[in-house]
Amino acid sequence: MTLELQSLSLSLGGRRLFAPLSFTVRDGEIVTVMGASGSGKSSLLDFLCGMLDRNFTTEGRVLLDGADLAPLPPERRRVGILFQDDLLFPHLSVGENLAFGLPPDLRNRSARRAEVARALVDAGLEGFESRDPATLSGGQRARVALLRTLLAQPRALLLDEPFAKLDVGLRDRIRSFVFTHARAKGLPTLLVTHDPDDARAAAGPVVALASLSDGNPAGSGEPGSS
Ligand SMILES: Nc1ncnc2c1ncn2[C@@H]1O[C@H](COP(=O)(O)OP(=O)(O)OP(=O)(O)O)[C@@H](O)[C@H]1O
Repeated sequence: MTLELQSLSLSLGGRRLFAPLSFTVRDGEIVTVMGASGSGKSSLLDFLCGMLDRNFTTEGRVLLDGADLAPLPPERRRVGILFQDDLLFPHLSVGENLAFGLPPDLRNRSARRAEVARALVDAGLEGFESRDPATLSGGQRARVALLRTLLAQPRALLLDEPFAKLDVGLRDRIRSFVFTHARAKGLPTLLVTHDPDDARAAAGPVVALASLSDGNPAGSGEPGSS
């Protein structure tokens, strides 16, 4: 799977956020997107997964595995996203939260249970099915949130500062957990972060978004080296 941005620009309310972006994210590759606050990083990810809810227009194209993404409704894009405040449903158990991520075509109950159990073992959370999310640590919650995203079998992964609120020690562990899974599944991954350590760990190209609203039109839109 590859994610390809071709001269993509995004305007909100008629105002263009950043200079046109052209780059390709290959399977298992993590491209880091950095830029000033307000330069449009989150809006870019929201657009890619079909969740941008503001009045926007775009130019250029986004191809996922060679096919134009724009005409697809969010549920058919199969682009997974993970946020800084990834909330688990508080009224559901950990297992039910994870089952929520499973593709609807996996109807068989025991197959669903087995998938959830396998994912939990994989994350070092064996037997956590019936736990209340409120009883989990921040790191455990972060892992469950990633598992839920991955169980939906995304074709690409978008990470919107998912480590920003974690304590430093935990951040390294969760980051490596997320990156290892993204690479193992061969997902093209876009990481939005302000943290240079994240970019270093991603070990891929870095794209700098320059905010046009700051009167700085110099966004290269091309990946540089990390
Ligand atoms: N809810 C909103 N309604 C209208 N405009 C918004 C809204 N949220 C953001 N914007 C506008 O969209 C622009 C891009 O915001 P976005 O959140 O994508 O930037 P960002 O680069 O992710 O910023 P940050 O690093 O602070 O998270 C902002 O400059 C702001 O003007």
